[in-house]
Amino acid sequence: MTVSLALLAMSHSPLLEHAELPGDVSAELQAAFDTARTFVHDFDPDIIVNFAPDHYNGFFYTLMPAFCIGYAAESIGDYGSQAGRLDVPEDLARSIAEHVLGDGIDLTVSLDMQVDHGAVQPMELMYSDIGAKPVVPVFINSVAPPFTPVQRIRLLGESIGRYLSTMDQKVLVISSGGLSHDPPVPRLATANSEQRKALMGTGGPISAEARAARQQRVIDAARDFAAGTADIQDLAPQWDQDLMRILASGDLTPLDDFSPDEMTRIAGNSSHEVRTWIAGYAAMSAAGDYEVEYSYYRPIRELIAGFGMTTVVQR
Ligand SMILES: O=C(O)CCC(=O)/C=C/C=C(\O)C(=O)O
Ligand SMILES: [Fe+2]
Repeated sequence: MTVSLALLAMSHSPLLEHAELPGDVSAELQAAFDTARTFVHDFDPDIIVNFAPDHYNGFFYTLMPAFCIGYAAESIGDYGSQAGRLDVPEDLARSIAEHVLGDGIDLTVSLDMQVDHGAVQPMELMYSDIGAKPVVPVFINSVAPPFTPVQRIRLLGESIGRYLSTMDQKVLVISSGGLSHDPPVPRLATANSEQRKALMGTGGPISAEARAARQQRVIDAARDFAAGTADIQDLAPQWDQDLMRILASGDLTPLDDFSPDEMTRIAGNSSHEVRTWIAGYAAMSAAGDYEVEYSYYRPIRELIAGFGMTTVVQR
């Protein structure tokens, strides 16, 4: 059987539609999106497997799994992202879950996963519609410590990749997140009592006003970060590019030594979103040799992001 797997790994940013980028940077970024779009449409997948984090919109500290597969999912529509149900093939999601658990990886499942911009932004950029293709959503905790060791993410990705290799369909893996960045997402370690409730998901449904205020805080932080006055951690372009080199090398085992504390220290509290890239590349590695066909990187302060994008094919 011919394995037909491809990967699009890309940063996301809630600020894409809310920040003004210098003209040349904006043009370069749009060209990168165009390249990715051409790649995705030329590949024309039957199914998408989407590795993504969540930003306390679907997963909370009442019960925070390291990773979770959705048998059904709904986008909540934050930051102007498209709201609504994803077209999740339940039988396939269940079958992947059973395979991964059989491999000894303690994947959790959700029969009604709530996802945010972090999950749907690549789909929207590629297809202008989150329902355009059947998608199996895989949440990877990337903002809520404590984090499972990076090695577990590699093993999760490899297990899913082994399953996908047995399918007689074209599968596009999407990894959404990263790279170095430290946007103002509330943290348990520094939360006041109200924020603590929000992180636990016990504060009741969030009002439109509270949602707008929460988003405005991030938009203001990005403006200040670009102006050099924000009190958030700087981007780490060297770390980002070293990571992208390891991912492209085909040998992901050096990543097993990455410690979450070191990642936070060097690359910021949201740098753990690179777990989605690690899972995606690991899935590719399980299906055989791969090569990075296209690679883009630029630290973009207006987006509070070491912004990266790669397209990856089987060799
Ligand atoms: O204010 C909150 O609770 C959430 C803030 C938020 O959603 C920030 C998201 C940032 C990213 O997704 C990112 O830069 O990767
Ligand atoms: Fe994010």
